[in-house]
Amino acid sequence: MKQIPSVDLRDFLSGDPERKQKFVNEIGKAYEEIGFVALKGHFLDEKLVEELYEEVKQFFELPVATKQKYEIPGIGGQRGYVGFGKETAKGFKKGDLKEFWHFGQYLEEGSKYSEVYPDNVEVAENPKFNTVGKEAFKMLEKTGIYVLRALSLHLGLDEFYFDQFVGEGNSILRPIHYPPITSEPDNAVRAAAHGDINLITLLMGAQGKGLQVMNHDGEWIDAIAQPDELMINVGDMLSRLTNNKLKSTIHQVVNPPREMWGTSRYSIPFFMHPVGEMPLNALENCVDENHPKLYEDTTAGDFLYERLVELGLIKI
Ligand SMILES: O=C(O)CCC(=O)C(=O)O
Ligand SMILES: [Fe+2]
Repeated sequence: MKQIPSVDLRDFLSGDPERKQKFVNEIGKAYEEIGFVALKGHFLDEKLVEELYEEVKQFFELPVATKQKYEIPGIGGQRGYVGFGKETAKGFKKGDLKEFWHFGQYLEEGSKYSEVYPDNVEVAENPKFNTVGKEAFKMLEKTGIYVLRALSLHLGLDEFYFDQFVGEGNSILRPIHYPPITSEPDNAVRAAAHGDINLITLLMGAQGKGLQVMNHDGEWIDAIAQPDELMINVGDMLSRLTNNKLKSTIHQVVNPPREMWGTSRYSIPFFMHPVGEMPLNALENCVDENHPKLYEDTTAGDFLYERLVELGLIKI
């Protein structure tokens, strides 16, 4: 496969059983083969995306000292600001050439997870950043819930299987800034090759070139979504749950050619996580003689902790 398949969520939502099944088949096939799709017809409208990019740019243009006020110790970078070079992809020594922000789950009052998740951090200098971030979080989460419903059907589960785990899930929206490159990067890249930790990742289009996905033949292919599309990929949690039936595909963000070093890159992935108690034990119908169990049983919470240590975001 040399290209990422494109699917349309409106097929799933159409109320027409044939169109719905077509969507389930298309996304199921894409996730068994390459682990990525470009999705149209989602809930994030163009104006909101534009506003979010604008706010995100303004935030990263704030003085470093201001941004550092929002770097919260002791929470593994799960909310607020994480400074340049602090995250290192699993298995790499050099930190990625990026800084980022995390918006986390918006809980209803009285939710038991308010004791568990760190509070969201508000940027005082830029109130609209907070509200637009929240709105985008909600729309991406809504889109992700439908994608997971389609995957449930593909996996032979109840359509609403994932709803119980993701409704108050530990999801994060991560605006990333890759600053201009000022000197020879010395082996470091904007984002070194990695699989995402979570269930699925929804990545806004319009981020330009740079993202590459490894196909079955070990070739890097460019992943470019149209402005109205979201790139949605399988993360390691979903791959574990399905005993690698659905593929969490390795991807990276390469440095631009030298003549483009002077430009920043921005991108805004939404990492959809379940609640920490969700078991990631392989589903029964994904294990048989020809597909022996590949991973140890674990929970989403334990798996996340392990990975945040590997990324250097939790120091032990
Ligand atoms: O910047 C991008 O396009 C993708 C970033 C990414 O893969 C990640 O943050 O996990
Ligand atoms: Fe990623």
